[in-house]
This record gives sequence, C-alpha cells and structure tokens, in this order.
Amino acid sequence: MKTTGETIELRNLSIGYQTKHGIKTVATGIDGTIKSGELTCLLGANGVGKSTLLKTLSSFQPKTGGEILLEGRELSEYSDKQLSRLIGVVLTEKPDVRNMTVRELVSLGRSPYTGFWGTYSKDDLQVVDEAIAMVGIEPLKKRMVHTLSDGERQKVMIAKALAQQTPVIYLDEPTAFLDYPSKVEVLQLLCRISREADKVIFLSTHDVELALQMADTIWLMTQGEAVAIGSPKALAEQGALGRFIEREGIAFDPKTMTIKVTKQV
Ligand SMILES: Nc1ncnc2c1ncn2[C@@H]1O[C@H](COP(=O)(O)OP(=O)(O)OP(=O)(O)O)[C@@H](O)[C@H]1O
Repeated sequence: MKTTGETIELRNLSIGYQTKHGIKTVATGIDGTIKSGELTCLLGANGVGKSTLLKTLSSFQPKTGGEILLEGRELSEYSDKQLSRLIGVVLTEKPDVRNMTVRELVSLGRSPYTGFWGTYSKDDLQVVDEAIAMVGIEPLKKRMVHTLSDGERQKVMIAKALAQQTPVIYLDEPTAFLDYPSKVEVLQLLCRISREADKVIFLSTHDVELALQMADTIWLMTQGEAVAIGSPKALAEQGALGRFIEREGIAFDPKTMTIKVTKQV
C-alpha cells in the first residue's frame, strides 16, 4: 500500500443527515486538503458538525453533496474492504467488548487482512505487538479491556488503528476524558505517528490551547461560514482564532497563542 503523499481532498462538500422531514444540512461548501505527514486538528463549537464531518469522511454516513477524494478517487467508489485498508477510525464511544484482552482488541485491527476464518499470521501478530509498543501500552497487554481507565482505553484504540496499517486515521475527540499529561502524550504520539509513518492524522478536539501548540494545520468550523484552514499562526493572524475563542471574560493573545480568562467576582 502506497503511504507517501496521501491526501484527502474535499470539494464543495456538504454534510448532514437524512431525517423524516428531509435532509438536515449541517455544513456546506467545505473545501480543503488534508495532508499526510502532519497533524491536522479540527476545532469548532459544540454542534457545529465536527463528528458529522468525521463520520462522512469515514464513509459511515453519506455526504449530501460535493466530492471527497481519497488518493484522487471518490470515496464512494471504494468497497468496504478497500476502505478498511485505507481508513482507520477512532471514536469516543466505549467499545462493547467483554472478556477481551488488550492484545485481542488491538488484533481486531488486523481483520481487513485476515482471511475468512480470521486467523492471524505470525506477521499479523508482529504488527499487533509493534502497534502496542508504539503506543507504549505493553504493561496492559494482558489486561481485560473493560478494566481499563478511559485514558488507557483511548491508547488501546489508537493501537488498534495503528495495527490496521492504514495511511489515514480519523479520531473523534481522542483527548476527551484524559488528564492533562495524557492529553499531551496522546497528541505527541499522534504527531510522531503522522511524521514517522507519513500518515494522514485528522482529529477533532475541544482542547484548543493544546491543538494550537501541537497541530501543523487547524481546520476551524464555524456555523454558517466557510471552514478556515491554516497553520495556527496564520489563523491567529487572520483573526479567525480570536473570533472563535473570544467572549466576555475570555481573551486570546495571537502573539503568545494563549487564552486568558478573567475571573468574575
Ligand atoms: N443522527 C442525527 N440526525 C439529525 N441530526 C443530527 C444527528 N446527529 C447529529 N445531528 C445534529 O448535527 C449537528 C452537528 O452535530 P455533530 O455531532 O457533528 O457536532 P460536533 O461539532 O461534533 O459537536 P460536539 O462538539 O458537541 O461533539 C448538531 O446540530 C446535531 O444535533
């Protein structure tokens, strides 16, 4: 599988939901390219459509218009099997697994490559152990998944996506529920993976200050506006970040890229 220079290109993409009353549009006119080899963070207020965008790019739900090009080919032209070798997805929902060890769960990442009987080759198991090592969760290998803390489980889900060996990984709020050092650790890990394996890593987050420090590129979704795309510095200079962050009692300093909150007394 080619893993160099993978990009996702969105052209005039519309996303939304089919409801009883017709299509509920969430966002329209999304244009942009997500590059491999860098960390791209998707920011935006609650309900603006980040999860919907990630689900649409993962082919979990249909787009409502426009184009999604993966390796230059429209996403909907790929079979499910092909997509399982191209896109890994890490969601926030807890995996519904009982009586499964960490290593067994990470092994599920190999399912696009195993045959009908789902038997793992020596190579598959080596990939699984490498993914576990990369995320630094060897001590958890034999633990039952349901006994893990939220942060530990999040790392396991990332290891599973790595074991899938896809050139593209989408993550929906991978830093939610984590303590501060774990948030930093997960973002550092994803940043390193994007570079070492030249992967597309596209994640949504509400950890704005961390994203501004760690992301190479920010996608900023604002209700009723075009998605703003650029380096944190560029978006700060354009004023886009200030408009997103600043409220009464919340100030953003574009020079230091920090957020200052005034205590109301
Ligand atoms: N299945 C659905 N049917 C109809 N509307 C939906 C459905 N799921 C989500 N929505 C709506 O779509 C909009 C975008 O939701 P989405 O979950 O993508 O936002 P988000 O940016 O990820 O929000 P958050 O930061 O709160 O997770 C919201 O108004 C939400 O209520």
